[in-house]
Amino acid sequence: MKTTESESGHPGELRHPLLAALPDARPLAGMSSETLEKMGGEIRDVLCNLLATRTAHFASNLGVVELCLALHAEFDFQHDRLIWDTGHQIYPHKLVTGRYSQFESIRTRGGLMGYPNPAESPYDLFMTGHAGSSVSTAVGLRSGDILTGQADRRTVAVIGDGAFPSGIVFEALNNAGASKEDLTVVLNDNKMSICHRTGAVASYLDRLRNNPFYTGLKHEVVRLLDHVPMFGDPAERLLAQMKEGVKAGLLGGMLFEELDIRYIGPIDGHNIPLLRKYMKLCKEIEGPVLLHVVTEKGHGYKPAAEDPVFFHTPPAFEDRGGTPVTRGSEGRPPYTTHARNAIGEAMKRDDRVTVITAAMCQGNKLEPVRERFPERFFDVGICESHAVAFAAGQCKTGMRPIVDIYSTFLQRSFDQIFQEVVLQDLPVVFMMDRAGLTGPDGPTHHGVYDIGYMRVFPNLCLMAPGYAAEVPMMLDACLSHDHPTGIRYPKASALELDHTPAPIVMGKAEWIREGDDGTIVAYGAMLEQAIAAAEKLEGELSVGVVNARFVKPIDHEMVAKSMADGRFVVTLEEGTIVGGFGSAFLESAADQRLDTRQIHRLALPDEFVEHGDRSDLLSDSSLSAEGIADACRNAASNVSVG
Ligand SMILES: Cc1ncc(C[n+]2csc(CCOP(=O)(O)OP(=O)(O)O)c2C)c(N)n1
Ligand SMILES: CC(=O)[C@@H](O)[C@H](O)COP(=O)(O)O
Ligand SMILES: [Mg+2]
Repeated sequence: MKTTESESGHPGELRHPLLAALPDARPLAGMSSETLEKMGGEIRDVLCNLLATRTAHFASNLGVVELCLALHAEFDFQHDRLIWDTGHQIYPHKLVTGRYSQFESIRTRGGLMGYPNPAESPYDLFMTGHAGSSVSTAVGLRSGDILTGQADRRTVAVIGDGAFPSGIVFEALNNAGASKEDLTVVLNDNKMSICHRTGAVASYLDRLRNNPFYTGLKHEVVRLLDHVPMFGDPAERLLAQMKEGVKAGLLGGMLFEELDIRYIGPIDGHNIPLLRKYMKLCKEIEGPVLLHVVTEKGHGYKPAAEDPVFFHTPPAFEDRGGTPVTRGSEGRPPYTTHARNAIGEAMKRDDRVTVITAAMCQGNKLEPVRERFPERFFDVGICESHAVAFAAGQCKTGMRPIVDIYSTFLQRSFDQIFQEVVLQDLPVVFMMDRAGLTGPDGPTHHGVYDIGYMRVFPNLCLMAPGYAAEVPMMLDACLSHDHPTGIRYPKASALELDHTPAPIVMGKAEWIREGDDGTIVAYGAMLEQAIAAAEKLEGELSVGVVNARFVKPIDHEMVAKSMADGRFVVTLEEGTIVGGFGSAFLESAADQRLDTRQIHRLALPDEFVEHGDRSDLLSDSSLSAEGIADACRNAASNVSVG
């Protein structure tokens, strides 16, 4: 992608002169709408160029170009406070806040993050990637600014309609309305989450979009009502109430007005002068205000506007005369595909089985399941806590719900996993997709804590497939197990092992190969790297490989057997070293009074892993065949010395 150079090799300032000349966002305040609109065209050109080179968030960013320009024209966010909810739509913001020249590095290791990053710019206040928390942090910022004598700093949160139904948002609105402190919440309503939005809030927003205000009829209708003659009799009170009721209905936004949050809108989110006009109004209004803007996801690139689901994070594509042409995806299917197929087969065999996603139907690849079993497919929106408690309720009636939520997003449901599922010992199945390093999304999305945060719970049986064939076998075992269960798997293609799988027995590992000098015990998809490392060591060290399969309960016999005769053990997992599989292995060895000095844990470090290509990030932590082989060599030399 050539932001800093045009295709003909000219410097970026020829291709994007306005962006290239911006030191930061301050000059926008003095720009005319025409100039801002030209800058919007440059931003869209940069976005389209980016997508020729790599997967990135596309439609969401196209949809907020004008909104971003109007915000930075009306507020000085070097002084004022701005939080973009979720943060996947941050690219225009980054382009106008001094990062145009670095932009081609976005989502690559060592380059710009694809989400807000305070380390990059004072314009980015929080590193985010999980939806829904912007209004809360904005309310907190406002509160702190008042307490620290900085009340002149205005606070703005921009939140999408998909993020808006998250429970935490209503916790924040509850607080904001009561506090009566100044705050602007911009609701960016593009009718889309990643997939089409779901839920009653979505229907409410649809009604608001049809509000006369948006169609320009409101003033006339309200004016007419004000001319309705009033009489001095009891009927007057009724009529007055009716009149207010009708106005309130037309005014819309009663959900917010009743919380003492002024509602303005809906307005056209692609009309810069209109946006600036109403942002000025928001600045004048005392107390919290919600500005409802209507945008089009994918605006400005027709294929994306027509298919915002595909273009949410499309694969790299080349635009050939307005037609996007993607490079075919070849190779082994990912674990997610095997999981989706296993879910579909289970639902076909057993009417009790349901599947619940939290607005990630596309990411979980569940579209075929949604079409085939519409009555047993549930997309509850970005409401993970609700998803788990909802599953518990279903389970209580005898259904067998599968909660299909990314490892990192499932963190939001921790208390419901505890109280509504494991404490009740209900047989809910958690399928934790994206468990491990997710690559370009970075630390907000890496699913590296689920081994630790899940295995602390009693009753829960936790497992991870080491190769494709195990996925359906594990799901079937879970659905036959009358207690809570969890299966984790990464955003990676699944190993297709030429091997007859041992039957799944809860708590039992599977030996892949024996070794006289040591054993690599791999939990989950790291099995592939373990086998490659053992093969690499042939002729040098005789190393066995165990497919651990379970972290809870861990196979205590396997622990003892793998350490027998003083052999070294290297444990392997795609998760943090703190409290993970290696810790469970150590605990088992210690409980069996074995010599834990024989054990070497390979895992991700106790630090946040940045964004980048997954295989590069794994190698950085020695979670590659070469790194594992080196760990075995070191372990062997330690054991022989020991
Ligand atoms: C807690 C959480 N759950 C799920 C996601 C995955 N996710 C990222 S963006 C998105 C849709 C957001 O929709 P919206 O807020 O309307 O933004 P838009 O893409 O439409 O601009 C989802 C579900 C997430 N980032 N955080
Ligand atoms: C912003 C967000 O959270 C999602 O768009 C996420 O990036 C999707 O991840 P996958 O591409 O791995 O489904
Ligand atoms: Mg949306």
